[in-house]
Formats: sequence, structure tokens, C-alpha cells
Amino acid sequence: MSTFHVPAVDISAYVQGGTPEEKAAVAAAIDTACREVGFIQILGHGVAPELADGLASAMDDFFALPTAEKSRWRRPAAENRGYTPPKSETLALSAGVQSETRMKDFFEAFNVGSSVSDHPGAELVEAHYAANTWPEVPDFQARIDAWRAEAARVARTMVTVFEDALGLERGAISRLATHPIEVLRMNNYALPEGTRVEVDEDMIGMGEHTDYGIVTILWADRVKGLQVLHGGEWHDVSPAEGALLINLGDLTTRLTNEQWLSTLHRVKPPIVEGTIQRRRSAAYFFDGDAEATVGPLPAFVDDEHPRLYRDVTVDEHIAAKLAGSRAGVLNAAAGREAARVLTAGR
Ligand SMILES: O=C(O)CCC(=O)C(=O)O
Ligand SMILES: [Fe+2]
Repeated sequence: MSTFHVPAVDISAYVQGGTPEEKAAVAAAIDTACREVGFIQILGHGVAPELADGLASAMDDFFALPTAEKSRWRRPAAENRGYTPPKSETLALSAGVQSETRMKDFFEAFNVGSSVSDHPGAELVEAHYAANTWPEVPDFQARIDAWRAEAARVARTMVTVFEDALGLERGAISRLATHPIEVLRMNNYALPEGTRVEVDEDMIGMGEHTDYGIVTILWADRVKGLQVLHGGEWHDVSPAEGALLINLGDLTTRLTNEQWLSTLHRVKPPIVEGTIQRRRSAAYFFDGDAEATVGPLPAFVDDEHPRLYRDVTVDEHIAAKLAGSRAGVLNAAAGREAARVLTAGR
């Protein structure tokens, strides 16, 4: 393929308190990366490597359990929590793309997120803040919560960088996230031992989609499989040692009136000796307050740049996306994302 690279940006000036000049250089690099790619490797994020080890080992412990045990932790499609067995979700439907021939995505996942009890006193659209359930795996919750807290910190730092990079006043985006919908989706891409894969045509770990919210903080192991769409072609991405990937979600596309685009991505783990090579990732989605209204910010609308999106609540937007991925209802409101998918090669 081509010489595509995911840009790498060291954000330590924002993490450790750099000079205004150092911060301006980071913000400028993020602006370029967001305009050109929308997927970035972040260095200098300050997350201790042991926390990533803890996350990965917690995932290994859970996904190694027998299917019947894992299935005890299934939750209704309307609650984005708990265990998702393989082939129960179809991410392409969240992006408004119908896929008639292809089987459902083969990833399995375990989801946790912020709950009503995390926001005492706030008036919440409760459907987005369901309680977590925790499997009986020793230290599972402690390992996951330690990661989640740091992912949340990095997400908030990125929002500050975004505000600077876009020339917005502080708070222009963060005011939309005072009690944000947050989900950590831990993904395991594996087929039962001995499953032979003869044709890879329809074999998709996770279908093409854009993430839904403001920003995603993505930990991934270094097995290939993640692909991003750039310049009409799919490109493999794996993070450098110690880097975290971040990518823009659709709410940021809407806020910036497409100055910055949420990047389409999908997962096709490698086939080695006739079977899928196991791969793991954990996506932390930072999605904004459910009742907040999101539309193009005034700074991005003028005669040459008419509004491309009507105002929506985060609730409305996320619910339509989740109905696509989790409940199989094609998201008719994702016309602009679907158009981008359809112009891409498969
Ligand atoms: O597995 C990956 O690297 C990406 C996962 C992803 O895109 C998601 O969970 O939304
Ligand atoms: Fe994603």
C-alpha cells in the first residue's frame, strides 16, 4: 500500500503544564492531524504502562471464561453495558450502511460506563447512564476502573487541546460534557479455537463505522487489524509502543461543520494459517451530556460554509447510532457518514 502514517503528537505540554508556546505547537499539530486524518497517536499522555497491562490482563481473564459464564452478563440492547457475544452487533448499521450479504461483526465485547450514581444531583436522561454489572473475576473492576479514570483524564485534556486548536474559547466544547455519556468497550477479536477461515471476504471483526461522540481514546494491542479510511483507501494502523490512539467522533464533525471529520474505521484481524489471529482493543468513548444540544458552532458557519447539520441532542444522536449497532435498526440519520462509506473501496 502507500506511505500512509497516522500522525504522532506528544501532548506533554498540556499534561505537565508547558509554556504557552509549547502548548501552541501541540495545538497546531493536533489541528493539522485532525484536518488531514482524524486518527492520531498520542504520546506524553502520562498514563502509567502498568494500567494498560492491568486492562489487558482483566480482559484476558474475562474473555477466557466459558461462553455460558460470559453470557450471564448480557444486557438488553437498549443498555450499552455488559457482555456482547460474537456476531450480535453490526456497526455498519450505525453509519447508515445496510449490508445484506455480510454476517454480523464477530467481535465480542464487555462494556462499562458512567452511571446515574456517578452524578448525584444531576438531571439525567437515565437511559444513557445505566448501572454497571461486574463479572466475578478477581480485581476485574479495580483494573478496569483504574484505566477508565485515566482514559477520562486524557479525553478531557484532548477537549482542551481541541478548543485551542480550533481557536475557540475555553469551555466551548467542555461545557457540553459536564456529566458526559462515557463507555469503555473492551473488544476481543477471536474465533473459537480450530475455526477454519477459508474466505475472508465476509469475515469482519468490526464493520466500518465512525465513532459517535466527541473523542475516543483507544488502547489497542499491536496485532494488525484496525484499518482507517483515508484518501478513498483502507490503511492498516497499529500504535507505536506506549502510544494511545485517539480519534474524532461524529459530534466533533457536527460541532466543526466538517472542518474536522470523524474518520471511518473497521477491524479485520489477520488470518494466519487459516484462522484469525486474536486481537484486543479497548475504546473509551467520551460522548457529551445526553441532554446537550449539538450543532455547528457559529465560528464554523458563514456564507461559504453553510450549516451541514441541524441541531440534535446528544441523546437523539447516540440513541440512533446504538439502535443501529445493537438493535439492528438502520440509522437513517447518518446520511453523510453513509455517503462516505459508499464512496470507499471495500
Ligand atoms: O479494535 C479496534 O482497534 C477499534 C475498535 C473500535 O473501533 C470501536 O470499538 O469503536
Ligand atoms: Fe470505533
